[in-house]
Amino acid sequence: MTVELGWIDVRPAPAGPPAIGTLGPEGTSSEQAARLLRTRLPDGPSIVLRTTYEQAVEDLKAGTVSHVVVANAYRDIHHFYMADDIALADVFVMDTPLYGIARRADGGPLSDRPSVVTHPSPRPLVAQLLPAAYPLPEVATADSTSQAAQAVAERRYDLALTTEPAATRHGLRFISRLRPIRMVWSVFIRT
Ligand SMILES: O=C(O)C(=O)Cc1ccccc1
Repeated sequence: MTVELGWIDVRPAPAGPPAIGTLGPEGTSSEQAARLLRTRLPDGPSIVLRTTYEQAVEDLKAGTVSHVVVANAYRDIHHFYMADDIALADVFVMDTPLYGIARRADGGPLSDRPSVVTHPSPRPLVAQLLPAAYPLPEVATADSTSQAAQAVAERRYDLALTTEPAATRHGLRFISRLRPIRMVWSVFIRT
């Protein structure tokens, strides 16, 4: 369930048909944020899911999307705030889908020292959510929470920190408790 907690418009939407870019593939928190932004824009804009936020911002600069949604917990968001050819248009607060640590539903017994993969931003949740029975692992990184789920489905890692939609999509089962991340989301437009 998407929980929308507040919205600040700091710039009017640009003229022309809107399209929203963000981090994909399907199942990311960013996709849910883009879906929420879509409800605020006219004409039922399309959502373009890219491998990185940087690629989505390149699309914005090239004019193939009109808006890009970025999680404020993204470490490299400062580049987008500092760029002089794009600008902040809106800020909203939305809880992400539920996050947890998931394994392949059809896998055999889990190793005593399972490998874990995550997007870098929610990485602190690995130590918070990993059941105490497992030692703190070395953590590999993926381009998104959905990519992390896919990497586990493809047997490249044992466990993914991922969202409920991504786990469902990739046939994973949670072994931890689940929690949302209360997040500020930034919406950028071209200037
Ligand atoms: O949108 C996602 O699902 C991501 O992988 C990026 C992310 C996740 C959690 C916090 C910040 C960014």
